[in-house]
Amino acid sequence: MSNMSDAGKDASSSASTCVSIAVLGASGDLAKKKTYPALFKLFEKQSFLPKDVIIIGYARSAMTNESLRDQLRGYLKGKKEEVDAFLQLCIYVAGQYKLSPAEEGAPPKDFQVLANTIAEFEATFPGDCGKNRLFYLALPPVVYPPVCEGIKKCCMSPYGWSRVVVEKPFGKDLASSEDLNEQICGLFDEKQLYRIDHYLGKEIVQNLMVMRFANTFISPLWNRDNISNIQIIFKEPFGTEGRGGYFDQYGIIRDVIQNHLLQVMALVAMERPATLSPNDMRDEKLKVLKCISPLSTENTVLGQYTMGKNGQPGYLEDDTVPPGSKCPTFAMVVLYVQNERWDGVPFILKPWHLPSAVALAASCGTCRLPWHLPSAVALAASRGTCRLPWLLLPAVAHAVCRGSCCQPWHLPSAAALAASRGTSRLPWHLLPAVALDVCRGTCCQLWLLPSAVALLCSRGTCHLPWLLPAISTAVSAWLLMPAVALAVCRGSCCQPWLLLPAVALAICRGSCVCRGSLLPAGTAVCRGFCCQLWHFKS
Ligand SMILES: NC(=O)C1=CN([C@@H]2O[C@H](COP(=O)(O)OP(=O)(O)OC[C@H]3O[C@@H](n4cnc5c(N)ncnc54)[C@H](OP(=O)(O)O)[C@@H]3O)[C@@H](O)[C@H]2O)C=CC1
Ligand SMILES: O=C1O[C@H](COP(=O)(O)O)[C@@H](O)[C@H](O)[C@H]1O
Repeated sequence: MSNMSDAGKDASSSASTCVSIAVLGASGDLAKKKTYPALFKLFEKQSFLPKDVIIIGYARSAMTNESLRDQLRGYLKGKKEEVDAFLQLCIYVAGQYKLSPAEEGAPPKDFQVLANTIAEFEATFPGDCGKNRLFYLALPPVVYPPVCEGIKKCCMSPYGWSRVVVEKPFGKDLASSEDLNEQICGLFDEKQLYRIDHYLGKEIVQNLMVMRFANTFISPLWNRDNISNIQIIFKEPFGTEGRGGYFDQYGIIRDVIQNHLLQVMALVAMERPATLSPNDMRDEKLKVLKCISPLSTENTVLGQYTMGKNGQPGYLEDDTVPPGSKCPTFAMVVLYVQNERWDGVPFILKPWHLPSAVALAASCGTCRLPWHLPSAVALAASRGTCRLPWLLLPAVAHAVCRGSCCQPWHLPSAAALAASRGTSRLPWHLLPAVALDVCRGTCCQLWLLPSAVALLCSRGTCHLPWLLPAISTAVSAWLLMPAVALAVCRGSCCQPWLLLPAVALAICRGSCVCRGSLLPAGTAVCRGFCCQLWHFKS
């Protein structure tokens, strides 16, 4: 077992557990771009990866320990000595995932080799030490059944836990997914199985929950009345690059829509879960998925990238892609969630691989939610003439935008009537003078801000990060939580309220004004369901 010599452990170690991590599919894209770099990060942070660990790459490709390490080196970002130390833990075993038809029924010998390699590593630890084994399937799902069988037959730990991580997509369709589930669940206990969707681990995705449910001004606006459509965009500025063996069997819809983008969509669309427990979260997501009407062909666009103008290979020029493949590398689907909150709002999911120079600048994952503006305001806003701090009802907005609003407000009739009778409980009880100033765009100091903010504002030192070009003064009228507001005013908080970083950034850059992202809180005010957002001078 010459492999072991350079991956062995310090014999004097007295740790009570050791862990063997097998990365199956170690020759592939996921392994080099994500799995090994993630393990390296854990190793770098010392305490996150057990000290007594071995990482065994397993795949069919003919590689040695050294060639695996050379392949991985470029993907591990860190100090050279740390990278080298980590790579010493990494060894490689070549083997098949399934037996050939002629070998059918025989013990899976390559998995026995893997098991022996693990056992040799474990043998260097005292007998009472926990000997744990983790199998990470960085492989196309088509080989999960034989691989899981090989693991079950040959590789389970006799002295510790064994866990199996499987990747998405989990099957190709409902039938194959159910079939796969049945096969794998027949081999392992549920608690030994980890079905992974790495998008759920992304900070920006995890922030969605906080952004939606912890921001009092966002929660009431998050619905069909205020959001015209939702776009979840995934762009990658590179092509398949040798991943045809996996990708061509699945295509872009199964690769990212069915899992990553639907997870994001579910988080955007779902109701607040009863608790943050995984089961409650899952139940809420499931309710959203059940409300999605079947996707129609009219609501689907598919495409495949071709050779770029500057000679970048098209999808069909990738050697690992079968000639003439019709596999989509681009898709746009429009889904509808048929429930009270989202009825009629298109959810546009658009993933693409685009290996061109233009795409290079555009690599991103984005979730856009353009807000509704009533037409007059929108028109004025697009002309840069609208100073309205909130979304007024069209008649009011129109008058204000035209500069012809000498009455404080043109209230829609019912409201006006109620107001004239002194019975109005509308939250926009503005004194005429205030309203007039608002119309003149001079209102910044009129608002009752929590004292610290108000003070800073009056000193002209308030740099709210969401300063929007045309409506900046009015925006400062928002009632910020004092601590947050203070941080914002000091310019020390670029994510003042738990917004998604990308949203916050866009706001800070003032790049999302035209869609009026912040305006709709005013809608809520006008509609009278969120009056406590505003404090007006009495
Ligand atoms: N790439 C990524 O960033 C991510 C990928 N994933 C998931 O990981 C899995 C693997 O993806 P990825 O690494 O990109 O794909 P690859 O095409 O790079 O496949 C990984 C390895 O699997 C083996 N393999 C490829 N195709 C087949 C096949 N048809 N039959 C048997 N073995 C095959 C190859 O190893 P060898 O020939 O040496 O045995 C290959 O190196 C997929 O399920 C994907 O959805 C998940 C998250 C991110
Ligand atoms: O699951 C996948 O995700 C990656 C993109 O992941 P990201 O974290 O870099 O956004 C994608 O390249 C790959 O095709 C897909 O299988």
